[in-house]
Amino acid sequence: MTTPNIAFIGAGNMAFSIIGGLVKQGVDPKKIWATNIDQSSLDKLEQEFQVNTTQDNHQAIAQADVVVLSVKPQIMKDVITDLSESLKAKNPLIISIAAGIKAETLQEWVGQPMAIVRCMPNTPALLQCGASGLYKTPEVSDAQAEAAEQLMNAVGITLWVKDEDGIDAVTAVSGSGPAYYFLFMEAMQQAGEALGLDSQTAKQLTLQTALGAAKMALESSDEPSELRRKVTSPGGTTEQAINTFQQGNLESLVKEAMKAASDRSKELSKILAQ
Ligand SMILES: NC(=O)C1=CN([C@@H]2O[C@H](COP(=O)(O)OP(=O)(O)OC[C@H]3O[C@@H](n4cnc5c(N)ncnc54)[C@H](OP(=O)(O)O)[C@@H]3O)[C@@H](O)[C@H]2O)C=CC1
Ligand SMILES: O=C(O)[C@@H]1CCC=N1
Repeated sequence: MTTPNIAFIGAGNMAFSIIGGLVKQGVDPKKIWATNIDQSSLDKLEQEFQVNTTQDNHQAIAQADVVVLSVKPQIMKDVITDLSESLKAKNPLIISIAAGIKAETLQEWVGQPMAIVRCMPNTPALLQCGASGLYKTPEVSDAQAEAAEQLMNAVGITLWVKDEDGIDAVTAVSGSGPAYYFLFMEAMQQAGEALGLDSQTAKQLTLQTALGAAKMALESSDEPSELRRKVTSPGGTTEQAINTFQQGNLESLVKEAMKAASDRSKELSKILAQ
């Protein structure tokens, strides 16, 4: 792809994953600027990925065609208010990866309508295995939308949502999703140990099983429910485990958990808009 100059404002965990994914994908690191208030985070980024770094957000924006806002939602207002003049002067495409901040709110903080793409990525972007949901404001041109899509496609799959509310759902599914699978892996490893396996054996078997199951679900023409059926011999061992999960209402617990994530995204939108 023709890479625009990209500035990541607040290069922490998520930006690190996207930057790492982009560089591993062959994007010229000199096209990337990363900022942070913490110099040691910037040193790490520079060492690992040879990107440009600065503690000065204004300096990074002055170079940028695309500005990725990647600070925590709770400090976004202060950061944008401080950057308002630089953003208006440069008028870049803004990609906000913050959970729960509406595009309209971001525009209010900048002080004028801007081309904004809201993106909800996830940390597997580091391995080019990310999954991102995108939403664009009417100010975003076709070329800018394509640039945002290409950028995130370099680190995984991207899907557009038509309504901004869709981003709350994406946050609950794929933004927060890696943590659900990690929790399940932790639980399986602990259960394997409780059944007598040593820690390393329980871990390796758990992780390889997660990888194998994900690859099968992605590559097979069968639905996950059918793949599950094929593992579950009538009267066998899997059936006992699945029955136990269902008696514990796993499905409704998952629904409840993901609704809580989506509700929190909506709640943040209201709290942070003030
Ligand atoms: N982590 C994830 O899996 C995902 C996160 N997101 C979103 O990504 C955003 C970032 O999350 P995450 O990476 O986890 O958070 P982090 O706290 O790891 O990253 C934010 C970074 O910004 C730095 N920072 C704080 N103030 C400023 C400032 N004024 N200028 C420049 N940098 C600053 C922070 O430094 P310090 O720590 O010293 O304050 C921190 O290193 C959030 O809005 C979140 O909603 C979206 C999808 C997934
Ligand atoms: O937990 C959070 O708020 C962020 C957004 C999605 C993943 N991490």
